[in-house]
Amino acid sequence: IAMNKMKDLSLGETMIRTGLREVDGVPVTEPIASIWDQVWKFKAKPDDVLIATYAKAGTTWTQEIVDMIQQNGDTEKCKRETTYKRHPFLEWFLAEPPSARYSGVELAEAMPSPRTIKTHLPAQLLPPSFWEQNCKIIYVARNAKDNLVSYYHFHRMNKGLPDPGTWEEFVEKFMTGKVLWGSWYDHVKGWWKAKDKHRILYLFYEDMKENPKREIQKIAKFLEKDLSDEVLNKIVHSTSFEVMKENPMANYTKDFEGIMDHSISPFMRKGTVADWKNHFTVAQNEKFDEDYKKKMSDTSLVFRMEL
Ligand SMILES: Nc1ncnc2c1ncn2[C@@H]1O[C@H](COP(=O)(O)O)[C@@H](OP(=O)(O)O)[C@H]1O
Ligand SMILES: O=[N+]([O-])c1ccc(OS(=O)(=O)O)cc1
Repeated sequence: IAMNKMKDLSLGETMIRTGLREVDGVPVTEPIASIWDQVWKFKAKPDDVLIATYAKAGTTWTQEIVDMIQQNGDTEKCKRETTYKRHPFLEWFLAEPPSARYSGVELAEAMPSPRTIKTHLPAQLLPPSFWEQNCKIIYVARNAKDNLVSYYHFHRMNKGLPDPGTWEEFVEKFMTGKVLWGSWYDHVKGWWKAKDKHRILYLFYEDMKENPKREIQKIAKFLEKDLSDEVLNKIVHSTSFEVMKENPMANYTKDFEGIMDHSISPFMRKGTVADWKNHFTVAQNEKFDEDYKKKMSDTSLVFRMEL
């Protein structure tokens, strides 16, 4: 596979970008496709908590909130490790470099319970053991346009992902679902449906921005944690965009060195709602809206594109 052709581990520029391969019609990276059997057979435990999102919907933010709740607002405990190491990323696998050699499955298996696990898999590709064990699942969704903008910049700075091409090309790929983890539309709708049958707390990035305290309380209640107002306020503060951007244990500057280039676009980029207005042309926006209406006509899901 392409990733194995990387020559010099210290020089990011020499890293060859991965291509995509489909698993049951959903594009994933070549390394992920190569270990798919392992992912599918993953054995979840009843006390696992799963944070599921389409990539760039607010995963890292939610991970920090969940960890802060679990640690009763102890910021020092939350700095015990980076986001990536605190919460195994279920399906993730990079064949190289050695710093990221372990697959998410291996990291999860090595971790003592209770575990909090992260995934970007669409509901139909979630390993069946999560449903069988009735694990608590927190799903976070973000409006399509902001999610797309964030994903585009993330592809530019992250050499572990395919080359995004131009902005125009990436918009087209996003609309047709020809991107890593597949169609955003199918992802948010699939998890929305799954919520009727399973223990899923379905949240929205826009609600979290509008009133973080309210949404953090929802998560705490779902996790059956009673928090004092003082602890809650502390969590609101330490999980704000401004504080997380400066937190090396939460801003991805300590992992994926040589893979992520924050000088191209920082992981903690803007953290706002409606940045899409700075990216879409009027024509692009019209085309996107028309297509969006069709793709979202068969769901009761409603997103806010601005606050
Ligand atoms: N505490 C926080 N508050 C608001 N947005 C946050 C945040 N932490 C991260 N983000 C934003 O969430 C997106 C990353 O999502 P993920 O963690 O799923 O990869 C980025 O969006 P932008 O690129 O729009 O800035 C990032 O800036
Ligand atoms: O390629 N990575 O290193 C990588 C990919 C996705 C990712 O998850 S996300 O939530 O930031 O999209 C984190 C790291």
